[in-house]
Amino acid sequence: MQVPLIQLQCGVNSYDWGKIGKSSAAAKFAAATASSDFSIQEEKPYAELWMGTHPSLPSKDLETQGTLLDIVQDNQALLSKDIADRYGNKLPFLFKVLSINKALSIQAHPNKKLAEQLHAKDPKNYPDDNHKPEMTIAVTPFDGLCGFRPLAEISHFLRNIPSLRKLVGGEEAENFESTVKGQETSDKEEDQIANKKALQSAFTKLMNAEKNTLASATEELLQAAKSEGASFAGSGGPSNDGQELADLVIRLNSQFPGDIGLFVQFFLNYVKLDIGEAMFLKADDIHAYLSGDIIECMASSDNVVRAGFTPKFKDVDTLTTMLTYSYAPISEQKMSPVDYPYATLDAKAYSSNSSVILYDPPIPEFAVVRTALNKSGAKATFDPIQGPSIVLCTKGKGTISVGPKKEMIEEGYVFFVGATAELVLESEIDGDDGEGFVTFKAFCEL
Ligand SMILES: NNC(=O)[C@@H](O)[C@H](O)[C@H](O)COP(=O)(O)O
Ligand SMILES: [Zn+2]
Repeated sequence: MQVPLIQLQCGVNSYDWGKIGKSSAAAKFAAATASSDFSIQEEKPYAELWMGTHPSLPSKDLETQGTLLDIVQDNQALLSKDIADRYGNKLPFLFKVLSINKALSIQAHPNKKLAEQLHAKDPKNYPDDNHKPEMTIAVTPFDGLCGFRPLAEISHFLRNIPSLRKLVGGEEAENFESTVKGQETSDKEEDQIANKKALQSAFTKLMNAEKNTLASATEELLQAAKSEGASFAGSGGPSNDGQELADLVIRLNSQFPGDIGLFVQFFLNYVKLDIGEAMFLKADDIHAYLSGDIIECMASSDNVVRAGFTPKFKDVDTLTTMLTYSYAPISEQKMSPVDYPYATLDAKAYSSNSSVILYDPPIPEFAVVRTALNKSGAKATFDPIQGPSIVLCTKGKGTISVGPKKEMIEEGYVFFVGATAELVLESEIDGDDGEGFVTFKAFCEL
């Protein structure tokens, strides 16, 4: 049987929001093993490197040019029987690198039930019948809008940003404020139901703002952002950094002039992730990523319901009705990675402060391990798992071995590792600025 270690050639797409030319990590990684007819065009945006079996951009065996999908369908043992039985003969996850130059759409991904309905009704815009919970790990500093803010923050902005209040409507804003007042953080079910109903009503009103009203409200908002600086949006407010919010309004307006998204940010948490920090988004959680290079892993689906910050198909009614309207502080969006207990570091790895970190979201389809080996010869040996993995190198170089097969791996290289393989990663370089040879491994095991 073939040694379950296959080097992949992965495709990159060019959504508008991608970083341009060689500044895109997704483009650079794709170019590392692309065929000769691919070259990075200086003026072109490159958004997402896809690694996996999803048919919209299938990864290939670099050597044979066969698709990974065909390979695992012909050899179920590479997935493990349990996983093939549960998810069909394909990878349960889709692994990506995103290089974000400007805002992604204001979006949410439908849960399984809604995904099946949308796919049946409109397969062109909803290509999958699967949910798409996703996790994001920052490779460079990242910022984004994720999940509804704590309700007191939304009330604060409705009181202190006249243009926002105008779009939501005085009566609607009144209803929201009076409903949530005093029970913003109540854990009583009836309070939370009332809060979510009021939030959905106010947010839906905002998302359906009339065109002319939006145009004049945008003028007023920009005026305030430019003139009020640090006291913008009501000083002493939740973000207590009016200047940061004002800058964000100006930045987003330069990308999507007059877009409703400019006002959505006062309903959503503004999240910043440092390198190595991560967050998890359940199905139906609203978000809009704004900038940075990230590793993204998700259940295998390409279903996106969009409502702003995009030239693509928007489906506002579906978005405003599908959301969970759960609200929480940013801290609850972030994940707390832990040391991965099923890998052994050798002495060189230990002495060079190497690490193997696990990002494990509360869903069965995937988890991701980040390995940093910071000295030449440092080694990490992974216990065999009953499931498939995809390994990407984002920095430096080393070797990747499964049993007798040993391959070179360097920045941009991607490998598929089959079930039950004993994987060994070894660095070929010292870590100059702290980290030497960095890889991310997405995997699924039941
Ligand atoms: N949050 N990130 C994602 O869901 C990515 O995996 C999606 O592929 C992008 O959101 C798609 O972006 P567009 O809305 O199509 O411009
Ligand atoms: Zn998303």
